[in-house]
Amino acid sequence: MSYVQFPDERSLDFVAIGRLCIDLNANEIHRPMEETMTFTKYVGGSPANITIGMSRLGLKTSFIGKIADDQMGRFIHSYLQRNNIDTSNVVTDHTGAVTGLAFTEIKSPTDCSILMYRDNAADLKLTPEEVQEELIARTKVLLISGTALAESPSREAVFQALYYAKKHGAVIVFDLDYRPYTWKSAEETSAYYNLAAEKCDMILGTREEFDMMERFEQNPEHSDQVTAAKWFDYSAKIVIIKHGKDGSIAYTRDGTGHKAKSYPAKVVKTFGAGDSYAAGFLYGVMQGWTLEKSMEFGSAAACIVISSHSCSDAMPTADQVNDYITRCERGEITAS
Ligand SMILES: Nc1ncnc2c1ncn2[C@@H]1O[C@H](COP(=O)(O)OP(=O)(O)O)[C@@H](O)[C@H]1O
Ligand SMILES: O=C(O)C[C@@H](O)[C@H](O)C(=O)COP(=O)(O)O
Repeated sequence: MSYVQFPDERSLDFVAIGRLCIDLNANEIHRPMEETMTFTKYVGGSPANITIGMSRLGLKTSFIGKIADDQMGRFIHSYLQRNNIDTSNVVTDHTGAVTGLAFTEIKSPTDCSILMYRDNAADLKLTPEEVQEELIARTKVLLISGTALAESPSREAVFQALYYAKKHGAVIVFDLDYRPYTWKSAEETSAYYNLAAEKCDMILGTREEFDMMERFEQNPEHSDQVTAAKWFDYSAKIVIIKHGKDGSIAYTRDGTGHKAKSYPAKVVKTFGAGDSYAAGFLYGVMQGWTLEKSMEFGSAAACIVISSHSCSDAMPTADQVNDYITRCERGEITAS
């Protein structure tokens, strides 16, 4: 059964709008950041990672974003192009804004954190006028990510993109991607998240991210079902609540909760799970697979990324995901 109808006859499968950044992942793992001396540079930013994932899976992708006019910005631009991602709506900032940096600390496979440098970040300077309607008119899916709502003018750029996506019938996906340090107050955060979520066909987030939107008022029990039900009064057809290594649950409008198994992984670090899960899941749904099969594919993609050092570079191809699932089924992979 298909819960979401994708428009056909579009030249692009997937467009994301938002953050293009740099991840600097600790080389010396199992130690705190204070004692980490060297880092490896990768393209990062949650929506960028998801787009790279979709491209590796063989979909036609494009990105709407803003990069700094510096070496890091040029590195990001050329990485996207090498990964077959259309960059015609990746705009260069000329105000002196800089590339956002995410330093990662890998203390243990379960204790990881991210230190973000995001003052005057170029990605938040994207303006509504810079969003190309023609590009959104050509895509089956538009993905927005919550961090781009944190500041103007990027906030208005996202709402402009949402308007175009609605106008042209693209399926809209919201990855909540909540990064507290980007926001000024709980009230502001919740207000903009809720305003955007009303317009989206699929919403993906962790339990903690939905708690932030609900501000504990509407759902004191933190019930996934209550969380999902609210959005079916608006545009949502699928709401997914992610629970780390305990897997995820997808609710559909008929009130059914779809669960899928997650796979074991030899975890190097926890971050990147959500981005690879999103890419794998959306790929599956776009192939017309069941929600369960799509979720399993997303879970296996997540395992591959959390078993690797990077997020973007480690995004798997479909063959790699299928091979991982086969190896798990044969008992060749066990949890760390
Ligand atoms: N330690 C783990 N082992 C196996 N799978 C995991 C693990 N952590 C996450 N996953 C998979 O990745 C998905 C998304 O992870 P989660 O941590 O909930 O998202 P986020 O990275 O956005 O916080 C989970 O639903 C699960 O399928
Ligand atoms: O999103 C960022 O700016 C940083 C990412 O590139 C980073 O690696 C990460 O945190 C991935 O997020 P997750 O998939 O939600 O764990």
